Amino acid sequence: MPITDAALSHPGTPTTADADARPDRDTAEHAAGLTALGIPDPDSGPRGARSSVASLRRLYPYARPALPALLWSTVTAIVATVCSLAFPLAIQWIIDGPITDRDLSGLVWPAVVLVLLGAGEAGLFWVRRLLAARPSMQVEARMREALYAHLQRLPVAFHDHWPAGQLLSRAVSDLSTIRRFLGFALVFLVVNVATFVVGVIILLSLSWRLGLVVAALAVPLIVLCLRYETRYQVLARRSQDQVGDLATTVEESVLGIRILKAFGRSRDLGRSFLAQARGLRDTELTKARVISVLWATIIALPEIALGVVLLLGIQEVADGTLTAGTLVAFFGTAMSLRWPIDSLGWLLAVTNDAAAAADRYFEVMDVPVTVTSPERPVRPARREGHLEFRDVRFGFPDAQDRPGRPAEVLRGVDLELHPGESVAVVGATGSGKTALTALVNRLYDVTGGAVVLDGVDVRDLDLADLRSRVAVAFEEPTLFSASVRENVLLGHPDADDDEVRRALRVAHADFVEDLPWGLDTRIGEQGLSLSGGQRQRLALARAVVGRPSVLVMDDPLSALDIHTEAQVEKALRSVLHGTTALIVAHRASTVLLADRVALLADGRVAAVGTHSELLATVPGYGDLLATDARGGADRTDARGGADGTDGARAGAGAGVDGGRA
Ligand SMILES: Nc1ncnc2c1ncn2[C@@H]1O[C@H](COP(=O)(O)OP(=O)(O)OP(=O)(O)O)[C@@H](O)[C@H]1O
Repeated sequence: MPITDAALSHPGTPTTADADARPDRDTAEHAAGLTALGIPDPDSGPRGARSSVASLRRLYPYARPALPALLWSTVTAIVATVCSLAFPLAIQWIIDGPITDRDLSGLVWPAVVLVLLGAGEAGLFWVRRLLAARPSMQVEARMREALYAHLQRLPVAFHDHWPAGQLLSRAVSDLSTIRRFLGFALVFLVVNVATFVVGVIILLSLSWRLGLVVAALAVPLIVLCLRYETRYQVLARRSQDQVGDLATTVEESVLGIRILKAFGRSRDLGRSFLAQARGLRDTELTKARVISVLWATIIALPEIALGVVLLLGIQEVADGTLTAGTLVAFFGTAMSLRWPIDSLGWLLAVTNDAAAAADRYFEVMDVPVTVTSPERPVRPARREGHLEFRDVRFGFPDAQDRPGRPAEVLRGVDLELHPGESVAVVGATGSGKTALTALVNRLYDVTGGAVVLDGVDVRDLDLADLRSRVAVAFEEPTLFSASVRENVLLGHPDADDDEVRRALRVAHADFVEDLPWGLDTRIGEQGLSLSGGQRQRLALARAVVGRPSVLVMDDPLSALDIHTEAQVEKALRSVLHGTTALIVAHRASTVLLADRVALLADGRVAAVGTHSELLATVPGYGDLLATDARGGADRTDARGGADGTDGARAGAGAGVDGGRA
């Protein structure tokens, strides 16, 4: 069925209603860059209309191992239902036999049969649940694992555009919906249709004329269900997207709780949360209204049919063309068909919910993993950390063709880092320094030119090998809610405690010794139980623990106080000796860690040289650097030489500028 509301599948819209107001032109331009990478544009709505059956068919590869158990579960449920359908026939046997003949001894066998049928039905339902529960849970777990693994492999560009809440709701609530469908709705859809068919055959055999009245019910039921599916599927999709939006808001407000409190904005966010929650409630209420109309009609139809059958049946008994026992059996059987028919509305709702959930799941799973290892990775002849940027061009996927924004952040960067050399990258805010660092270990791939490590294009290297050789420390240190040791070991899982301690020493993270359980101390989510400087130092330890041949640091010391920064720098110098390092720097003190400086401007390397050379030859270079009260002089001394005047100039530059440009 076509999904008509284009905004419904938008995973990133704050509210579904907002999506409707989005200008088309902007949406199309935004989509262009993303689709180039195969990333579905979060603003573009569903990709092609799909019927529920087509959506659910895509679950087959995951559900296949569970199908035998689900099939047995269905067979068990059908046998249980046949037991229940046999009840009225046993009663017919009693009425038309022992009761009509006034033969009480003849009641024994029918009574035994009735007890056996009841016990059999109950036992079989128990077996059915056992058979269905485990495999459907396994399907859910398998799909969740696949989603998680896929999310890990997807390029960073994908994560730039998909809000965490949308991914969370897919991984949790959508997969539970699919499990409920497989373990219950699917089984009962089959069982109920089978029950209806078997029941109608029994009814026709009891009285073909009365049976036809009940069989005719199928026509309005099918028409009703088809009409209802179209509307309900749109609502199901909208509600699931709204759950995702809501999860995003909760996630952001929890992570940003300090900012919200500090600016007194909790109430504002609370209001927007309430608006989203109301939107979800309204959708759920509309869903409930649609279901209630369907359900009421579905319940009314059999009642009307039973009324007609009763009138005709009494007439036939009066005429002597039907026995009383047969009429009772007919009614008993027809009544047994009520639940299979009545439950149809609810089962269809679960089915449509599952179809929408499957669509949402595959929207993510269909995104191609564009940053991958080559089929035949090249093994570099030498592994010394010789890094080159050769005419490197790069544009963020969503920035392509956007009015007012250059498509490319980097427009032909040429830079060479000799083994063991450290180069600081300096440039104005937004000049692409972070983008440049992200290309080395392929967080993004270049859009032109090449990044070459030890003579091999990084795209031709084994990805895991590349990432084990290139370590990164970002300005924003992300730590996980795990122990200090586990956080540091992320940089090199095989490192032993001595190596972890060495890395902590280099990063001057000796505060770890004072934590209650040392290396085993668990740090809070995102390392929030630590200060900013402490988190940066742990992130730095994580970067240096594996003694990488290339170290990429994006302003990794920005949160440190002057004193600690000086100590970390001193320790870092010993690490940088022999390690190729690319260091994004905003401060003169960080620049002085490096052997050379590359000035990034207009998407290119505008100048390369020592700090002193650039200060002397490039106007405005000093203004790009902030410095501290010590000026650069102390550091230049530490580097032992010609930089003495440079530090003073860097300090002067910052003095004019008031800090970072
Ligand atoms: N994920 C992204 N998607 C689209 N555009 C981005 C993304 N990240 C950064 N940009 C844009 O790309 C440009 C370069 O960003 P980048 O972060 O590389 O600059 P930078 O030189 O490191 O800046 P700063 O010194 O402020 O850290 C900026 O205009 C920025 O707005």
